Amino acid sequence: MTSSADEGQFLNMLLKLINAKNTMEIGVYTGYSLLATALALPEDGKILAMDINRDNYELGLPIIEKAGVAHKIDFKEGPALPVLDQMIEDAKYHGTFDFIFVDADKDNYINYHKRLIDLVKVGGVIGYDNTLWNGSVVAPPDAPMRKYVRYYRDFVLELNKALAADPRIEICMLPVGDGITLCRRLS
Ligand SMILES: C[S@@+](CC[C@H](N)C(=O)[O-])C[C@H]1O[C@@H](n2cnc3c(N)ncnc32)[C@H](O)[C@@H]1O
Repeated sequence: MTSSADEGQFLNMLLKLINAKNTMEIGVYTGYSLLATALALPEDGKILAMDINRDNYELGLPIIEKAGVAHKIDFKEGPALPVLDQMIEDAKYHGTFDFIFVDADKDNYINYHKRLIDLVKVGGVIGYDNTLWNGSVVAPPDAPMRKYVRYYRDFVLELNKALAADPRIEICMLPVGDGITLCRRLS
């Protein structure tokens, strides 16, 4: 479930290039992309990290601690959507995130986008992971696919179409890892 090494390296470089300081990650698992993010942020950088499973986060936590970057992480256990809903209700969070990485339940990406677009700052970036979804997004519908790939394929296709048509962002879809779509907020 972890992101690939090239994606970790890419995220790390991207965050440095955009001078990211205040970030969010939805979908932590054992913390590979979280570590890549934490290493890229300045000493006073912050990551709001959310996952429904704390055990997996704690499995990787000793490595994050060894790297000396655990103090940048605020981990919240539970589904991300209610947390986003709370933040949306409080204007102080609007337009405050430099970077948001989404790597969780694909069937909720559209719901995340509806909220994240207000939380990311103008000029900030949202990265949606797995937008190539094992290459299935360009495969004919009747091509053989694993069951879970077929199940989420329509959600990823719907997201890709919605992002391409969203006038509030400009996008760049990179074939890094399983595909990552970067969305830069325009207005
Ligand atoms: C692909 S893994 C994340 C991998 C991680 N970003 C990395 O690079 O190592 C997806 C994670 O999303 C989490 N997840 C699934 N549904 C979620 C939800 N509704 N809210 C928050 N996290 C969720 C899962 O528990 C799982 O750990």
